[in-house]
This record gives sequence, structure tokens and C-alpha cells, in this order.
Amino acid sequence: MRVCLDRVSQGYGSTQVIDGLTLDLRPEVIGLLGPNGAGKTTLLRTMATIMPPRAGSLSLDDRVVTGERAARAVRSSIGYLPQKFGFDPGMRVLDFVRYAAWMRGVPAGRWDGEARRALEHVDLWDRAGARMKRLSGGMRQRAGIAWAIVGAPGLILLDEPTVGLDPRQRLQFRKIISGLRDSVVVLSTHLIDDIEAICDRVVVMHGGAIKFNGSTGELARLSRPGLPGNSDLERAYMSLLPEEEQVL
Ligand SMILES: Nc1ncnc2c1ncn2[C@@H]1O[C@H](COP(=O)(O)OP(=O)(O)OP(=O)(O)O)[C@@H](O)[C@H]1O
Repeated sequence: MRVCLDRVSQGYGSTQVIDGLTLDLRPEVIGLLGPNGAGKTTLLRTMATIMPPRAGSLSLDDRVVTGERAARAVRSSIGYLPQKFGFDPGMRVLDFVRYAAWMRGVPAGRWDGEARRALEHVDLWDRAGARMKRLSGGMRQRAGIAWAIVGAPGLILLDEPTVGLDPRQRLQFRKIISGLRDSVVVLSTHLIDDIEAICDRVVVMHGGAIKFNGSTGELARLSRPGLPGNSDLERAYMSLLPEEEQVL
């Protein structure tokens, strides 16, 4: 899978959030980093084809996604987990993931096998028969990841997937993500240590624009002494913010 955004603009009503953003992504784990309101969710929703670009284009594997019909055709290749995802609390975990398989256009004969594979990947197969409302927060988050990865979509979009996870669950999450490198995996996060631990590439956004796009090593090299932060990556991130935001 190759995902290209070419001079994409996006917004809500009269608010322009993203203005002429260009990005070219290949299979690897990409961390999307930026302050509140930078436009990370808006970018993820654009890639998920939920919001058609106002200007510019989104293409998946060289197919430009124009209009609802084209969007429907590519949605089977996209797994999107919003920051707050809804579910029927009485639904069993297996049915929740099977439902995602159905939505993604997986043929009926493969729903069970694909759902099982996704639940095994997130280490939740032993809870397949439990009702969603009985899961702990971390388990629920893993069920959400199973929802996003069932059917092996080529593009996996996770919006702040580690929020609310305890340290062990975050380590589990890192292990789960490491096994997904055949897809383009984009995850938004505020946690720089998650980026350092699991991402091959970092994209830093601010004010709807991309301020940095490169490896974690390349980002670390932007670190400057004197900037706030406890690691090179934190100081490098601070160096990308406007000067007035570089002080605490
Ligand atoms: N439904 C909406 N209607 C109007 N404005 C919106 C809507 N959703 C987001 N915005 C605005 O768009 C801008 C970007 O928001 P977005 O949620 O994409 O940022 P973000 O980087 O994901 O932030 P966060 O880290 O807080 O989740 C913000 O100024 C926000 O107020």
C-alpha cells in the first residue's frame, strides 16, 4: 500500500484546518505528533475517507479517491480506530470484530477466521465470548485495535490508541503494533516515548502543516541544548514549535 496526499486542504465550516498538505507514506509505523488542535485527527479522518479533501487529492496505490463511490471502493483496505469508538455494550467481543470484518467487505466465509486472527494478534482470543461492557479499559482498547486490523487492511489509522492504558498495557500495545509492519500504520499520540519505541517515521504537525517528516534518529538530531525536555526527542520536538511555545 502506498498512501499519497497531494496538496490537501481540509476544514470544518469556515474553519480551515489543513492547508495544502503533501505526504507520501509506505508500509511502516508512522507516529503523528503535535499539540492539541494541530490537525492530527482531521488528517486521520481525511485518510480514512470520512472527510473528502476540500482541495487536493488523496490516493491509495495510485488510485485517486474522488467522490463517495471511489471512497467506498477503497474502504475495505482501511482500518480506522477513532479516539472514542462506539460499540454496543451487550455485544460479544467476537461479534464486534466480525462486524468490522463484514463492514470491511471480508467474504462471509472468512469472518470467523479473520476475527480470530485479529483477536489472537491483540491477545484477546480468550475473551472472545465476553460482552464488550465486561472488558477493562485496556482490553477494550485492544478490541478496538482488533476492529481496526481485522481483514489485514493495507492502511491502519489509530487515533491516540494508548490513552488510558497502564504501563504494561502500553508495552503490550507496542508489541501488537510491531507485528503490523506490512501495512501503512499511522498512529497519533502525545507520548514521545511511544514514538521512540515503535515508530519508524515521525510526522510532526503544527497549525495544520507538517513541520517534520523523517526517522526518529533524524528528529533527535534537531535537539538543541537549552530547550525544555528530558530527552533528545523531546527537545527536538520543542525546537519545531513556534518560539513562543518553546518555553514552559
Ligand atoms: N467537528 C469540528 N467542527 C469544527 N471545528 C473542528 C471540529 N473538529 C475539530 N475542529 C477544529 O479543528 C482543529 C484541529 O482539530 P483536530 O481534532 O484535528 O486536532 P488534533 O491535532 O487531533 O488535536 P488533539 O490532539 O486535541 O486531538 C482544531 O482547531 C479544532 O477546534
